Amino acid sequence: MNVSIVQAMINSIDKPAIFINTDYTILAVNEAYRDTYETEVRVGSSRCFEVSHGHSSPCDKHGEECPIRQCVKTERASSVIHIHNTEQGKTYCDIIMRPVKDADGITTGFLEILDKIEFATAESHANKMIGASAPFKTMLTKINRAASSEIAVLLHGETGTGKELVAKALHESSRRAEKPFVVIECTGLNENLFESELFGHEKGAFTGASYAKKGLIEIANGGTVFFDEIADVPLSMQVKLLRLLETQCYRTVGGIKQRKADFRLICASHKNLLELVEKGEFRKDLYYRIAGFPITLPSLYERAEDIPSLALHFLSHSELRHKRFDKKALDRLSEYSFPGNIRELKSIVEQAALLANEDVITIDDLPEQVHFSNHQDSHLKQLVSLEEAEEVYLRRICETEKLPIDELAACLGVSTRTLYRKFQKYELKYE
Ligand SMILES: Nc1ncnc2c1ncn2[C@@H]1O[C@H](COP(=O)(O)OP(=O)(O)OP(=O)(O)O)[C@@H](O)[C@H]1O
Repeated sequence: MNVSIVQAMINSIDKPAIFINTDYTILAVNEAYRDTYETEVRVGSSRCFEVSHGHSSPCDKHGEECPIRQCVKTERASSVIHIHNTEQGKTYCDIIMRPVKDADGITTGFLEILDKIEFATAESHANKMIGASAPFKTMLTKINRAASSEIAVLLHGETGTGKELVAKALHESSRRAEKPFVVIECTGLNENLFESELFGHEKGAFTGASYAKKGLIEIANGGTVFFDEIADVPLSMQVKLLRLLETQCYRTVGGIKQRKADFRLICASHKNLLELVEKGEFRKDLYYRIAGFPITLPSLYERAEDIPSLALHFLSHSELRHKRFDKKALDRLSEYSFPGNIRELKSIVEQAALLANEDVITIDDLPEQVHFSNHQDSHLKQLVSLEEAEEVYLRRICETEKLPIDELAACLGVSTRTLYRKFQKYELKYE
């Protein structure tokens, strides 16, 4: 193998890159790679895991997946998310590893290219996404790949899972980062308001339009538009939105001139849009236009392993950052199901820190819902009267459900009046 040609190839890659032989030894390295790590790279003797992790043996001996092993197994390129020791501390890296073969088809080495992920971290850091669990890493890979493209991204996840944070991360890692990031909250916008908010209006366009107003699409020019709760866009407006997305053109309310729109589209929904399409409540054509690259955000329950680090992160960024959790309190938090996801965890941490009389936050300082949830689960594991079970069930509904009361009553198979009576009986409040 001609090493100087390999080195020239590596130099031409604009991301950190190395060429390694089958024994993990680095045979060629570019400047971007050298600049990434504190550890000096000695061509011909440094091994990749020594530089990136400070390990003395391959990553799979330390509980991480080794992309080289995967390449050898499949004879194809592989990718993995690793945490590397870089100049900026522990940093997430999206690694692509490609086997390089000689004329006889024998693998002689591997090309490794990395992408540093600036918007996430496994350690506490303001304004970054925190996590280290497998579902979190899977989501990171998708966000990182989508960020470098112009594809329309659809974020799906329960309330409080971080959809807006992910949308911002996508924008800030894209080529549009220097331009505006505009959020359009679709819930509660009626048809007229939606159109004038989105497209702007001319002076005198309707009663009360005493001055011309720029629309959000114009304000976002060159940047990203984030449609939050896209499922709530009225059906009649969906067709106008589709036209805007297809033609990239629009008119202000009361205006005649066609205007050109230039924005990257990100949408989010906690509802399952495909189900709404089935029911005829969301246009199929609009769905396929906005769901170019769907990303599902895991609930906190699915990534319970991240609860302690998130709790410590929120505590260290709160007013009471000098306080600390005792182990039992952290364990109890990890057992709780968090229907409100990360937003609920943040609020629970802040409440517990305030409630703690001492500098150590104990189990007794955790708010009621955390105790109740555990008590409730153990309660239902024993034999209890149907009346008691009903009370426990209705209490949980009051904490987690958001359906209008008549829809809820229909789901439970009782009349709205009966449901009200039951809430009264158990002194429950449904809001
Ligand atoms: N991975 C994370 N690391 C740290 N903080 C996070 C993470 N994900 C979300 N948060 C925080 O959790 C809170 C809720 O996040 P966000 O508002 O983005 O959720 P959402 O899914 O958009 O909620 P909703 O559907 O109710 O609008 C915010 O304070 C956000 O900063």
